Amino acid sequence: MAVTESQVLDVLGRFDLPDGGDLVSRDMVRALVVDGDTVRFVIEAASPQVAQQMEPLRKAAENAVGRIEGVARVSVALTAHGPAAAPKEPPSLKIGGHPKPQQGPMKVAGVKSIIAIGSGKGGVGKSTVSSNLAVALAKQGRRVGLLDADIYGPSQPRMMGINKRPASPDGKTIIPLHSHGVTLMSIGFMLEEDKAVVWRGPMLMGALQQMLGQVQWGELDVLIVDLPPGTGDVQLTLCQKTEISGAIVVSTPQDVALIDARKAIDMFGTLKTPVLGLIENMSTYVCPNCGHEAHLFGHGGVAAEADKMGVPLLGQLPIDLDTRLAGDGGKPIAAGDGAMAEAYGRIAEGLIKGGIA
Ligand SMILES: Nc1ncnc2c1ncn2[C@@H]1O[C@H](COP(=O)(O)OP(=O)(O)OP(=O)(O)O)[C@@H](O)[C@H]1O
Repeated sequence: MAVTESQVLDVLGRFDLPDGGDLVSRDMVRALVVDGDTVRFVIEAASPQVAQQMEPLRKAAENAVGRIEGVARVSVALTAHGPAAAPKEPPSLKIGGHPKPQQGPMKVAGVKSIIAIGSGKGGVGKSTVSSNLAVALAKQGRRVGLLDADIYGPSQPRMMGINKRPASPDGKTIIPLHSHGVTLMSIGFMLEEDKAVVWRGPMLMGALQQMLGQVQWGELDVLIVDLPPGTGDVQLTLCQKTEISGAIVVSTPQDVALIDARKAIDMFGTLKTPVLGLIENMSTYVCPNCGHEAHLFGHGGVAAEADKMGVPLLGQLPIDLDTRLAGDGGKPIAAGDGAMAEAYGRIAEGLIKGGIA
């Protein structure tokens, strides 16, 4: 039987906190994603000091969720808001040290345009859209970079079919990797596997700025940044500290996803980051046998939302088994031919024509 989010929340709701309530009732469980037999979520503490004390609880929660029938892998990260006692280097971010966070918005040398891809909710296909859009833009002759800044679950190494540590010949600069015509860097390349990471605001800022500033991106027409889901520190840091062209928000047509997508759009608005548009993912399901079209997650929700918020709807992508298999196999569907590759091609073309990529 498939594992569900509510099963996970049931288990987490049993973790009482010393100062009252439990992990769920105190709204500390964030970015929960159940992907087959894999569960990922974030426990968000009120401060870095509290986060440090919560490590035993994080471990216990990870073990308890791992005992749910059907769960094979669990990854739980701890994050904290608020000022840290002392900015430290991220635990395993070793290449090239820790640059001082900058004051004004930073330009990335050689990069003409930066597009952030966000979502309100996890699991809506933001990383899939990021990799495919990057590949589709590269196929149309653009010089494209892809930065995987999803600290909670960096998936671009898997989706782009590459998983080796980037070289750093002088200990300062980082040489990015290349796959399917795209220049690639992932925060996943810089973390030690199976190690819990307590991310604090200043660490995130350092890690992001390191990946933007120390990676030898070369001359790029566009750099796609795959953000973590939600509206947290990474989004804030990127939008406030870097000159970015705008953000694209990915959502499924479900009401719950749309509510969160609206929050993401509001956040970009508050940060004065232009929202370039919405992409509806998993919009319909077309039966491969009989051709019947079903709207599993509702119909027309994202188009209506885009209309209401006054932002363009950049594309609608159906549920497609081959898209998932291609992503899991490290060769994004946009790298081949066929209807899905064409759909991504049309979105890429729109961005190029709009002068954004
Ligand atoms: N259009 C689609 N059709 C079928 N499967 C899809 C589609 N888009 C994404 N998926 C699959 O859904 C799962 C979640 O997608 P993905 O990891 O891209 O989402 P995400 O929003 O980036 O999630 P996270 O927040 O965990 O990073 C993956 O297994 C992916 O292959």
